Amino acid sequence: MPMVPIAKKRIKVTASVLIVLILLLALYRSFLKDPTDVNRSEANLNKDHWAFVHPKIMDDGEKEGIHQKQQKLVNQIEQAKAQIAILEDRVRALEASTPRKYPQVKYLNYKNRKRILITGGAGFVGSHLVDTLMVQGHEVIVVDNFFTGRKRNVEHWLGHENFELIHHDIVNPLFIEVDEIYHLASPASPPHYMYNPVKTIKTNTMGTINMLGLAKRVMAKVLIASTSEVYGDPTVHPQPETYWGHVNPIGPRACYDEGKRVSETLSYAYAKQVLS
Ligand SMILES: O=C(O)[C@H]1O[C@H](OP(=O)(O)OP(=O)(O)OC[C@H]2O[C@@H](n3ccc(=O)[nH]c3=O)[C@H](O)[C@@H]2O)[C@H](O)[C@@H](O)[C@@H]1O
Repeated sequence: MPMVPIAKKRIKVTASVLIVLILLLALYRSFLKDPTDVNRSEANLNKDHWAFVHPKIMDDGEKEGIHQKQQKLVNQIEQAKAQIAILEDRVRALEASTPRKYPQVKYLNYKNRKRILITGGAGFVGSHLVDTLMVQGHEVIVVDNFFTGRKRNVEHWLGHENFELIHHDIVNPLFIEVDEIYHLASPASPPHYMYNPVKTIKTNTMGTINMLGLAKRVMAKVLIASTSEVYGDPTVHPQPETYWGHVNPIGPRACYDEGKRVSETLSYAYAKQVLS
């Protein structure tokens, strides 16, 4: 029967066309699907995140809930900050009460122990003098305006019963009781003393007068630090004490040179008047 294969063939073709049509229809429907369906299902998984990305869809209740959560977090942070501040205070108090390790100092009895003032004691020369006198067992008071000196130069003595650090500018008077004074406060290098020449002159004149006045009042021994720059541009090398120098009172370095010269002159004048 020749008709049978032809009918079978038609059925096969029709079935194939139908399958292709069904596939095409399925594909078409998947394209038409609402893309927010996916987001909605994600939103159900993580509602907060969804609300954050799409705030418009939040109702008032949800907004209120989020606001309350934020407020709670802010309160917790504030409480944590307050607790940290309390803990910091406790750490500071503990540090202050814990005995520190200091370099070994000699014990001096009342008769031999001196109260010594060092101006400029946070500087290079001054801080080494502080170490020497502390180790010898004296009471040391450092006065410094920290223009060039640094606290860290003497920090290893901070808190020691024989040591005191005073932030003070010696152009202003100072009233304390001491046995000896080492007056070193002065800018010492050209960029520092030329930075403010008038202040350099004040430190070496008014500052020295204040220290000599204090020494006179409490009958303290005093040492004044001078400099080889008092000889100016010397023509004699090395300079003996008898040499008077070759100086320029109006040159760029005069604020320091002349300041120190006045300092020396003042020392001699005080010594002559007070000790005679
Ligand atoms: O002969 C020198 O060359 C100098 O040696 C030292 O100076 P030095 O230790 O080398 O210099 P710094 O380390 O700068 O010390 C000077 C100290 O004086 C202090 N200072 C300076 C200026 C001032 O107005 N007040 C004051 O207390 C500074 O802060 C610093 O601690 C002496 O301290 C100076 O007086 C001296 O002129």
